[in-house]
Amino acid sequence: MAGEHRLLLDNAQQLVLVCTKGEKYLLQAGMQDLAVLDNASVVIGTDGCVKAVGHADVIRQQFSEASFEKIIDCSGKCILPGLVDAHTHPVWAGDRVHEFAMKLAGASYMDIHQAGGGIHFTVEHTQKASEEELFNTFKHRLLRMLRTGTTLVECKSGYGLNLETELKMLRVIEQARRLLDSNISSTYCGAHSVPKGKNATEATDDIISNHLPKLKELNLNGEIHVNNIDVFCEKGVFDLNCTRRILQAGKGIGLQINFHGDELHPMKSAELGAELGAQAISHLEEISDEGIAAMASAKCAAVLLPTTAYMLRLKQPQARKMLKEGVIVALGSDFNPNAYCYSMPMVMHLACVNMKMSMKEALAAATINAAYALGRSHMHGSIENGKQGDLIIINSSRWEHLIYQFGGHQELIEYVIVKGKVIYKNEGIMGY
Ligand SMILES: N=CN[C@@H](CCC(=O)O)C(=O)O
Ligand SMILES: [Zn+2]
Repeated sequence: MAGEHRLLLDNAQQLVLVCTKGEKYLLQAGMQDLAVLDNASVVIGTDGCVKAVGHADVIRQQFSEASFEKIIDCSGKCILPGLVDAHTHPVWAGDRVHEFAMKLAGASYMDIHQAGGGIHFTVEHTQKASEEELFNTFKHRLLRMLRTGTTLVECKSGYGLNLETELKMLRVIEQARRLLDSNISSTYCGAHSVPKGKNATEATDDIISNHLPKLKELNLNGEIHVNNIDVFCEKGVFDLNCTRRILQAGKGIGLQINFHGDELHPMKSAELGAELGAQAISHLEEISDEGIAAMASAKCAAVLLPTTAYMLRLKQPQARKMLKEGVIVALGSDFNPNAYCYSMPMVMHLACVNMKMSMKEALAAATINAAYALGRSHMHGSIENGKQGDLIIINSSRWEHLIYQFGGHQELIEYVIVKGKVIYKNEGIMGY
C-alpha cells in the first residue's frame, strides 16, 4: 500500500486490540477472549484513524511503498487502546482535603453532606470561581488524565446547581473539547444535589422548566455539545420520582441517560434506568437482584467506581454477579473532590483486587465497555480499522503490567497517542 500515513507503530511485543469484529461491548465470555497479537504493528492514517493492524512482517510488506510522518519502534513494548474513563467530576474550585481527614476520623459521606459540606462545599467555591480559573484547573486535570493513559473521558457539570453556574461549567467543558487533545463526553448534572433554599421537587421543577430548555437551545445553536443527563438518585437527594421526571425530560431533548444510582441506599435506580432506556448507571453498590436482571436485558452499562467504594469504605459493587448475569460492566475513576484519583490503571487494579475482576475483564471494562457507556464504542475502546487512532505504548513486554504495577503507570506509559499524534512522551529522569 503506497501513500502518506501519519504513524507506524512497528513490531510491538504485544498489541492489545481488545476486540476485532466491531463489537459494541463485551460481556463476560467475550472478555475472556480479549484479542492480543504478538509481534504486531499498527498504521494510523492522516485522518487520525486506524488503517491497518497485523503481524509486523505482514504490515511491513503491505506498506513497503508507503511513507509515514512518524515511525515508533515498539520492540519489547506493548500497545493498548487509549483508556476510557466513564465517570468524572473534573470541573470545580476548592479541594476537600479537610473532609478526607474528617472521613478518616469516622464521619460518613452523608454526615458531611447533610452538615452542608461535601458537594455543597464545592458548589459554594465553584459558583464564586471565574470561568478562566475553572478552565485552567480543568485543563491541568485533563493533562494529568492523559498522562495516565485516558484518551476519552466523561466530564460532568453539577457543582453549579443554579443555571448560571451549570452553564459556566458546561462552557468550560466545551472550551476544553475544542482546544485540548482529550476526547470528551459532556454531561449535564444539574441534579447533583438539592440547592440550598429549595426542596427536591422545586429543584426538579427548575431543572425541567428552566435549565433543560436553555440547554436545548445552546446545543441546537452549537454553543455547547452536551451528550448526557445525570441525576444523583439517592435518599435525601433526588428520590425515584424526581429522578424519573428529570431523566425523561433530558431524554426528550436528545440527551443520553447516564446517572448515579443505588450508591448508598437501595433506590431501585437500576430498575428505573432499564425502564427509561438509560445508556449507563454508575455506582450500584446497593443494586437489587431485580435491578441486575433488568440492566442485563436492557443493555444498560454498569459503570463501577472502585475508588469511591475504597475511599468511603462502602461495600463493593457486585461485579462478579453482574458479569455472570450478562450486565455490560464498565469502569470510571469518579475523579472529584471526594475521590481524588485520575488514574484508570489504578482503578483497574482496585477493580481486580477489591471487586474480584480479572485483568482482562478490567481492561475491557476500561476500554470498549466504558466507550459503550458513553455511546462512543463505534469509534473508541479498541484498536480496529476505521476507529480513532488513540493508543498508549507501555514499556513492558506484557500488557498486564499496566494493572499489576499499582501506581506504576507514570513510569510504564511511554507514549500517549491521540488521532495518531504523539501528545505525551515520557522522557524519564534527566540524564538516565
Ligand atoms: N455520589 C455523587 N457524586 C459523586 C461525589 C461528588 C462529590 O462528593 O463531590 C460521586 O460520584 O462519587
Ligand atoms: Zn459521580
